[in-house]
Amino acid sequence: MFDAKHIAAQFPALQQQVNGQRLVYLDSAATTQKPQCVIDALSHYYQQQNANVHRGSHSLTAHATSEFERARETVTEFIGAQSSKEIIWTRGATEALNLIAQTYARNLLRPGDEILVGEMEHHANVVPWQIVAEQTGAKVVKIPMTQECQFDLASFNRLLTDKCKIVALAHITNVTGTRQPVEEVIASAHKLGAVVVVDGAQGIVHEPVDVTQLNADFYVFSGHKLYAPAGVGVLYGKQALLEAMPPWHGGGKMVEKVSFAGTTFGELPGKFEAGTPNVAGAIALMKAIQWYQGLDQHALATHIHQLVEKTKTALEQLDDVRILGYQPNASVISFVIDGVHHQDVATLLDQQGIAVRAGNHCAHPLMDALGVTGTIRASFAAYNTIEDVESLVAAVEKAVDML
Ligand SMILES: Cc1ncc(COP(=O)(O)O)c(CN[C@@H](CS)C(=O)O)c1O
Repeated sequence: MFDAKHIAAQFPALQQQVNGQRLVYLDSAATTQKPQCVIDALSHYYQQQNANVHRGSHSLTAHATSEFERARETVTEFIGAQSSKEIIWTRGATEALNLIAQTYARNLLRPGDEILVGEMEHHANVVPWQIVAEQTGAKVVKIPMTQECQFDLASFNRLLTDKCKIVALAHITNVTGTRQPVEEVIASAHKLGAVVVVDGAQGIVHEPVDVTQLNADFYVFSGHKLYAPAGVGVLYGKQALLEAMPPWHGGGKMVEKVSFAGTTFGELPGKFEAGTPNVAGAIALMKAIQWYQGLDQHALATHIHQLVEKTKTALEQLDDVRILGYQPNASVISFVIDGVHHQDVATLLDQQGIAVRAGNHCAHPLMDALGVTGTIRASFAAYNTIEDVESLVAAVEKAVDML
């Protein structure tokens, strides 16, 4: 039995009222709330440890640098990377995906090459590939989804030819929570010499990740979806790929020697970390990972899946409510109320203290495929309870009656 109420009590943001009602936070796929221990790690850093890292010659900077690199080691172990050199700090998944597109892909792609991208992808895993395709004369090819909002593996294998150099897909998608077949995609792509970029923004927080076992070439995620602050994220890349890539941004730390006659670049991971990094964010992400690893992962997953299942069963009883792309064992559920704009529903829910997301969820192609302009999405995390489900369903029922 997963004690979500005990978990929720660790989250200061969840103790507040919104519009005079208990906050029911069901938007964790957008960003999770933060446990007190993570908040404390941030404030402790700025109260006691703050210094720039890898620069300077005093005790504070030495300590801050060792904590910063300990955070990198923590991420290395958390995702099963072979070396901490394969862990690049970014602002988040979006920046990591753009970094890969503008270094690995831009350096590799030639006219006529193809980048295969899933139809359900978040814009962060579509637009960077469109930009680099425009820059290089390559082509982005859509991998269609099935009617059941699953990754269409048969179509993928048909589209996969030796023209394909890169495949980009989410581990878990953000609108329907579809767990995509990354293992099969990686095996097929590698047979043709293509690399696979896995967008782990949702996956990292809903199942154990072992990038070595997965054999992913790149895996990206954001700290803020993993109970850590916004502004810190991770790009994992196989060391051989990262070594061969040109740098992303120029500046301090990423160089070996700068002269106007020419500049040589630093080693991994610094080559991709120009400028002063988000030291506090990295240290807080370390704390978030340590906190998260303290949870019973099986019990947590079972708990979240039960909450989503109960939500589905209850919403299905309501007139005009249509659930879209439901996936067993997902952490999110998306639905519409026929004849009512999704934003109006979210506003009514908000007036009852219930925080969900409405709109296209940065997934226009998926909305087009579903034939809607947007959905209402409820997304669940470790702190959500059955009472949250009951509050959501009662509020949706009220919205159906009112609108
Ligand atoms: C699958 C997937 N891929 C990339 C991103 C971007 O993450 P950033 O931390 O913003 O860089 C997200 C973020 N999805 C949020 C905000 S749009 C959502 O409400 O669904 C995502 O879900």
